[in-house]
Amino acid sequence: MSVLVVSGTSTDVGKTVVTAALAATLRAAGRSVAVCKPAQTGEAPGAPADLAEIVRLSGVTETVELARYPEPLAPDTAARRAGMPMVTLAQVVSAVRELDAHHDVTLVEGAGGLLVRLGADGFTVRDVAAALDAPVLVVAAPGLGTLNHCALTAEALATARVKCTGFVVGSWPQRPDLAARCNLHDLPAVTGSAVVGRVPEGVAGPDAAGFAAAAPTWFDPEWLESVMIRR
Ligand SMILES: Nc1ncnc2c1ncn2[C@@H]1O[C@H](COP(=O)(O)OP(=O)(O)OP(=O)(O)O)[C@@H](O)[C@H]1O
Ligand SMILES: C[C@H](N)[C@H](N)CCCCCC(=O)O
Ligand SMILES: [Mg+2]
Repeated sequence: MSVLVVSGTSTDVGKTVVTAALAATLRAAGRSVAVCKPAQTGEAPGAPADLAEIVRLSGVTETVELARYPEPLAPDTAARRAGMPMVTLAQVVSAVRELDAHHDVTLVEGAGGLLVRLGADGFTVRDVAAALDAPVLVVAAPGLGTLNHCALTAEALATARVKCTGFVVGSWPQRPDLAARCNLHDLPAVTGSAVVGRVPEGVAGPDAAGFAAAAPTWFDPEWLESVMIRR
């Protein structure tokens, strides 16, 4: 029974793809996995969104989405503009605890970066991690600019005394440029946490079976072990 919050340095960095890769990896290791997306924006009711992509790529069967707002905005902004109720921190904590009670690992994917407001009273995915005493995995872009984004995210986690379990590059280029190659070396010093995975670019296509089969090779095995044995 363990909860891992998957956040990122921003939107579109590959949180959903990394969550799917991790779910596939844990399932291949015989663990039961659930995934919660507290608030989904930018999709119409019933349309396939992040959880559907995770199901497609990983084969996970247990997923929970607590709120959905059609405009592609931060959840609290989208809720306000749509005149729809905002999800609350208590609802998220309760839903994740329920999943955690019945699964080996529960993954929680935020929306956008760490401090994006998910709902009522401006709570963020950092608050979710703090309330659940869960570590945060940070998904990051590979190239120029990511050192600063990762350092800011690490600092925001440390300020709230939330554990950063590591960084994963969401889409690692086939031909990494100079900045991407240097970033791999510099990220641990800049953030105080290790780079614990790299998902190669282009892998989230139609071949879901190929994705799931290759996923375990994208993460550091020792780090994976720590995820599987926590609690
Ligand atoms: N390693 C990868 N291989 C193939 N496609 C990728 C990879 N990483 C990201 N993408 C693509 O980039 C886009 C953004 O990725 P993703 O949806 O995972 O971002 P996100 O961080 O989850 O964004 P959001 O904040 O909206 O949840 C998607 O179209 C996704 O398929
Ligand atoms: C719609 C998009 N794909 C995300 N789910 C929402 C990202 C909100 C980002 C807000 C911000 O940081 O400015
Ligand atoms: Mg996503």
